[in-house]
Amino acid sequence: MTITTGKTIVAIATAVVPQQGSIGIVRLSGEEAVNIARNLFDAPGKQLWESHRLLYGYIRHPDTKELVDEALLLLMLAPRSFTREDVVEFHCHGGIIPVQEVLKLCLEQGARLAQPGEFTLRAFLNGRIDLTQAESIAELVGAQSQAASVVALAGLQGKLAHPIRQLRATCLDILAEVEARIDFEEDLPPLNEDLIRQQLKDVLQQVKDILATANQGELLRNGIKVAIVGRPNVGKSSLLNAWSKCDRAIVTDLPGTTRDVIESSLVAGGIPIQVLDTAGIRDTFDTVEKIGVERSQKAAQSADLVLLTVDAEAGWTEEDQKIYLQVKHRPLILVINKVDLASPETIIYPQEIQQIVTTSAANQEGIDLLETAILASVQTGETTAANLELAINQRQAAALTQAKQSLEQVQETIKANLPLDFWTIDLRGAIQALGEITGEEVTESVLDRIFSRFCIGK
Ligand SMILES: Nc1nc2c(c(=O)[nH]1)N(C=O)[C@@H](CNc1ccc(C(=O)N[C@@H](CCC(=O)O)C(=O)O)cc1)CN2
Ligand SMILES: Nc1nc2c(ncn2[C@@H]2O[C@H](COP(=O)(O)OP(=O)(O)OP(=O)(O)O)[C@@H](O)[C@H]2O)c(=O)[nH]1
Ligand SMILES: [Mg+2]
Repeated sequence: MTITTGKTIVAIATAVVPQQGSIGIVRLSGEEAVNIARNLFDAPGKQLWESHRLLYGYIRHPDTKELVDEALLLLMLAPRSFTREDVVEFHCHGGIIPVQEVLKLCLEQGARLAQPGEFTLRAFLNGRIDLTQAESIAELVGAQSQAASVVALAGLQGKLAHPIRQLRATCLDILAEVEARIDFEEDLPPLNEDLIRQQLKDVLQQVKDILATANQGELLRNGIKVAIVGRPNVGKSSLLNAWSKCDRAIVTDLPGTTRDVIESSLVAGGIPIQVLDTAGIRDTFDTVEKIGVERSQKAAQSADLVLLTVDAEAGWTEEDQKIYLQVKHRPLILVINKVDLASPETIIYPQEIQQIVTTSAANQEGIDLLETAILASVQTGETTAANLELAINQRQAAALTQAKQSLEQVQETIKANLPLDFWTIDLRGAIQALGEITGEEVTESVLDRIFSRFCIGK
C-alpha cells in the first residue's frame, strides 16, 4: 500500500457476512466526503449540514433520482472525527444490498475503496492515536474473549503507550545530558553518573516488567491447542464433551469409536482453547483406524499441551506406558478418568509425572479442576495482578527486547568506563526501539504489516 491521506476513501463499516444486522454503515473519509454525501443524500426540510449532526432523509441515485434507501447521515467534520479528516457515515438498512448500492454510488462519485485498516491508519498518521492504540483497535474487533477485550480497551486508553512514552522520555533526557557533556564539557557541571545509573536501572526494570506480560498477550490472542490422547475407550471423547458442554464427539462403549481428530473450541480463563479429541492409540490392522492413530500421534506432537488420559479401573497398562513414552517430552497432564468406578490411589504411574487430575467425565466431575490445571500449566507466574490489563503482542515484545538489550549494553559501557560517545550509541538504540512501539519511529513497511491485518472498513 502506498501511504497517503486526504484522498477520499470509502468502505462498508459494518459486517457483511455471515449474519446481517438491521443497520449497515458506509463510511467516507477525506476531502471530498461531504461533497459526495451532498450529491447522494436528500435531507428534506431545513436540516443543517453541520458537524456531529445526524440528518434524516433519502439516498438517491444522483442522475435518475431513483430511491436507493431511507437512511440517516452522520457528519463529523475535520478535525473532530476518528480520522481527523471529514468523515461522513450513511446509516442504511442492514442486509447486503443497500450498503453495496451506496458503496457503488460513492465509488462512482470519485471515492476510492479503502484498504484494510486504512481509516485507523489515517487516525494514526494524523496523530489522533498512536501505534499501540491502533493495534488495540484491531485486537478489540478480533477479541474472542472478555479478557482479551479488556486488554484491548486498556490499550486503546493508552495503558501501554503511556508508560512506553515515559520510558522513552527518560532515555532522551539521559541522552541530552550525555551529549551536552560531549559538546560543551568545559561549561557544564560534571555528569551525575549515579543518577544516570539509577535512572537506567529503573527504566530497565520497567521494560522487563512490561516484557513479562508478553506470555499473557500470546495466550489471550492466539490461545492454546490441547490434545486429549490415550488408549481406546478410556473416555477421551466423553472428556471433550464434558468440558465443552456439548455432545461434540460420539461416545460408545466400543473401543475405537473415534476415528479422526475432532476439534472443538472453547474459552477458559479468557484464553481461547482448541481442544483435539483423538482416536484411541493402539496397534491395529484396520486401515482406517491405523490412519486415525497416526493422526492422534501427530495431534499430540503439535499441541501445546497433552492430556494423557487413562482409565482408573483398568489401571496403568502396558499400552498406557507405550503412549506415555511417545508424549512424555511434551507438556503433559495425566488425567485419571472413570474415578467413579475405581479409586485413583491404586494406580501406579511413572513418578516423574508432575501434574495429575482425576475426573469422571461421565458424571461431569473434576472438569473444573482439569481446567484450572490446564490454565496453570500454560500461564507463567510473572503476570502480576497490577499488570492484568497489559498484555503486549509479539511486535511490541520484539521491540522491547531490543530496548532491553540496548539498555543493558549502556550499563556495560558505563561499567567499563568507556568514553561518552559509546554511551550514546546504545541509548539511541533504546530510544529507537521504544519509539517503534508507539510509532514515533516507524517505517512504512512496518505500518504496512500492521494495518494489512485489519479488516476492510476499520
Ligand atoms: N458510527 C460509528 N460508531 C463508532 C465508530 C465510528 O467511526 N462510527 N468508531 C470508530 O472507530 C468507534 C468510536 N470511536 C470514535 C473515536 C473518535 C471519534 C471522533 O470523532 N473523535 C474526534 C472528535 C471528538 C469530539 O468531538 O469530542 C477527536 O478525537 O478528535 C469518533 C468515534 C466505535 N463506534
Ligand atoms: N463410568 C464411567 N464411564 C465412562 C467415563 N467416561 C467415559 N465413560 C464410558 O466409557 C466408554 C468410552 O468412552 P469414550 O468417551 O467413547 O472413550 P474414548 O476414549 O473416546 O474411546 P475411543 O474413541 O474409542 O478411543 C463409554 O461407554 C463412556 O460412557 C467415566 O468417567 N465413568
Ligand atoms: Mg473417542
